[in-house]
Amino acid sequence: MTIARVIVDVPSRETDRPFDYSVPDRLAPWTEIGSRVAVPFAGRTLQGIINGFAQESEVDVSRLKAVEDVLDALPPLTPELVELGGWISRRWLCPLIVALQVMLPSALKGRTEKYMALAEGVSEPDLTDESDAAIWNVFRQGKAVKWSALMQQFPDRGPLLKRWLKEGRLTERQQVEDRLSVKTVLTVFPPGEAELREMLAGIPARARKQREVLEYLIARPDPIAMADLAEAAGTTTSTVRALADRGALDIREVTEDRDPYEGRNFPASTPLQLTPAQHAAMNPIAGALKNREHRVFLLHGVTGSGKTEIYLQAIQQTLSQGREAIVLVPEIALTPQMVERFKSRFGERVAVLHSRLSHGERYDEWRKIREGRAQVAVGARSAVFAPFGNIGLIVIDEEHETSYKQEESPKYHARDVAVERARSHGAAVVLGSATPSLESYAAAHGDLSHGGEVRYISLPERVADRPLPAVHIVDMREELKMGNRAMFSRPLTDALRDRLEKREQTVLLLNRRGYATFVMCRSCGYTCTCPHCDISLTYHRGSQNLRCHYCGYAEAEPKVCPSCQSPHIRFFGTGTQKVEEALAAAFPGIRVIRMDVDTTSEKGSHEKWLTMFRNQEADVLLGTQMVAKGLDFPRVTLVGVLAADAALRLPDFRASERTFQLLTQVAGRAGRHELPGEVVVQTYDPEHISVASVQGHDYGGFVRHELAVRHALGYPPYGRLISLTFSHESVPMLISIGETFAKRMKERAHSLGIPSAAMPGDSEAMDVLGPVPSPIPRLKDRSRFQCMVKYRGTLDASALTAEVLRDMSDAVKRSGVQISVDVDPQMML
Ligand SMILES: Nc1ncnc2c1ncn2[C@@H]1O[C@H](COP(=O)(O)OP(=O)(O)OP(=O)(O)O)[C@@H](O)[C@H]1O
Ligand SMILES: [Zn+2]
Ligand SMILES: [Zn+2]
Repeated sequence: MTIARVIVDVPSRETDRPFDYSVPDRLAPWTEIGSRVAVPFAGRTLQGIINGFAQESEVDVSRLKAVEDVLDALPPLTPELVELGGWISRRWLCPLIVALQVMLPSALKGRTEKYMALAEGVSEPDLTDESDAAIWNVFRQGKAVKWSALMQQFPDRGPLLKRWLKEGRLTERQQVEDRLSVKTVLTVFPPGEAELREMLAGIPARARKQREVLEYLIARPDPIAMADLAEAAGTTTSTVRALADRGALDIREVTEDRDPYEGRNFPASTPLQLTPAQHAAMNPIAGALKNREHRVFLLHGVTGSGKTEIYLQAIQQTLSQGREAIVLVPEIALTPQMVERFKSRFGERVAVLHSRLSHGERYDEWRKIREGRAQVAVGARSAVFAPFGNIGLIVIDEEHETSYKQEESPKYHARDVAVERARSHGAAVVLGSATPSLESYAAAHGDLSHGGEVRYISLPERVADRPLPAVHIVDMREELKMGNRAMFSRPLTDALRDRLEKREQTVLLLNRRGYATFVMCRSCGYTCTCPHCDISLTYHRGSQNLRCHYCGYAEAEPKVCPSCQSPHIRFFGTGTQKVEEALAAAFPGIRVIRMDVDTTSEKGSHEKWLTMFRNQEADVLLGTQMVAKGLDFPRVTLVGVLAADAALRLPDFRASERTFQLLTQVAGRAGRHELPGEVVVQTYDPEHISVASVQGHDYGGFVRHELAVRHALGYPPYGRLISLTFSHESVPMLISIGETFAKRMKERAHSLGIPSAAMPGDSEAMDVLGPVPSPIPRLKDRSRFQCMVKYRGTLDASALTAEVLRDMSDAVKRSGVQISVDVDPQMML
């Protein structure tokens, strides 16, 4: 007997192991490692993934339950991906099912549907009222009825149905169903011409419409969608059906891909002649591909240095070897412009995966990959799981981007996953960036605490000798001293006016969405905060209320200060809307496109704004982070940054790095083509290394300074972190669990002989900080404390953490404390 080991869809620590099921003979041909199955579990039918097979089970074979169904003809996961799931669950401490689920397109995250039907041979019950009779009638038709549909139709009849179930009048059955199925089209398959003519002869002249359909098919004997055929023959689908009923035509359901780019054509592009610098950069990558070696490259190229062309040519080479390629780009940079560059080079072979597609569209793109119809996957973070079987190359563009780390479980980093997958495929990885993360930079310079060998490739200049833009730093304190209280400094105002006259374009970046959009009392300093989360409430102009971005709490804008009754309470600081108004006031007639979370929530709006800007229907593109990345517009010659230092004060050791990266990226949007560019950066902190280094495009200077700081403090890339957040309504409960954790971790380290603080010569050290209140001390009425495991060396602190948590699991369960673990956290908030 074949026994399948199944990981069931219950994301908890207790069920985080395979369960054994027998495989009935009828299903045996369809079950493989990676198959999705429906299995009975704790009285329900659940979805699960086959993780392996066995000949024997620890469970008594007679008590073994059977797999109920196999949900896909082709397993959605390959054995390699199932194994990768195991690696992810160990690396980032999550249940295996969570790691496997993240690899499935959302359309396949099946849910259990309950069906009810009349039991056999039942008699009619006493039907006291009308709606009882109505429900009984539904069942009397003999078919199984979906529970959710029933509840919609008869919302208050739940108890009645339950009684009928108990009385044995109804039976219940569960089934796992996908959120949606593939799109199918009824298609007519005509027989050969001779048969069609024969049929035509047999149809009486008065059935004129049927004759017309046949005549149409004789002229064009290809399969055609039924609706299209009816329309072309000037009739309705019932005529076509009538012919099918006579046995003349074959009508079948054919799956059809929803093409998210339908109606768009991408002009074909051919490889550019590489510049000597690009050529030198390409060489080692081409060598690794040719030899099918697993190698990781860091391609450090300034903005506009032609990194994308290198990706394209490396992909070309990969495809010509019959292998596949994955390209990851940050979600925010996954603009139509970026997609177009890949589509126009590789056409139909490209599948695009990003969150702005509908579930169905994403599923269709995913199927192209799984069924071998696409060889290049371009997408955001989760595209790293593209179900290819023979990967030759994985490119990660803007590798420093924080969006490659998923903030909910599984809290994986796509960069690490890419390297792990590439290792098992013998594939090359290219990490590209103008501002590499300190982790990758250090790894490429042999200065690493984790990760393998990384080869450093540099492209220090822009293509075609185009200069990097000149950067002016403007000290806003000086502006104030000179009597300028406006949002725009004089140099920025002058530069803007100049561009308007020359009909050139400007990109304006407002650092951070909702920067200081809090409400503050100018008399006493009171700020409005969320009563559940201890977070400043954000002012929303549209609805004129204050909202909490964490829990959704909302309240009306106060007219007087709740604390001192002063009327001088008002919303403070600058949001994109305010900048837009200030622009309109300062430059009458100026055409501004504002891009922020509010203006881009609608599907396709992103594309719409960027196309308008490209077509020069606006003078200024104003926005948050999303205007900083990946855009390549020839007429942009000015970039302005308002409030460069806005994020420098966040309690996060990466704040400097993030700021430097953002400023450098946005500066790189200027002067990318014939026209030279200029950048104006407004700041209250011009000496800060993150701001000052942008002026000379001095990545090297910034990195040396920042690495020294990290080294001194033992932060990544020299040390590593695991952060644990404990949450509960009661603070003493939290502290007690947090302290137990810290104490046990320290005991473990001690017994393993690992020192708590690394002396200069020590190769290993581990310390546990906290518990202390989290940067967000309260969220949704739960208090939060955190512990930070800080360590260096090769010790497996994740495994140690997992062990300690396992030992504590009973106590944790009893206390009701929730623990969330983040290995290698990117966000310290
Ligand atoms: N070999 C080449 N010959 C001519 N033009 C090139 C060549 N390589 C790239 N370009 C052009 O140079 C410009 C910048 O290139 P690209 O966008 O690839 O740079 P990048 O390094 O990816 O930039 P960023 O990191 O800022 O997005 C593009 O307009 C591109 O078409
Ligand atoms: Zn006040
Ligand atoms: Zn809140």
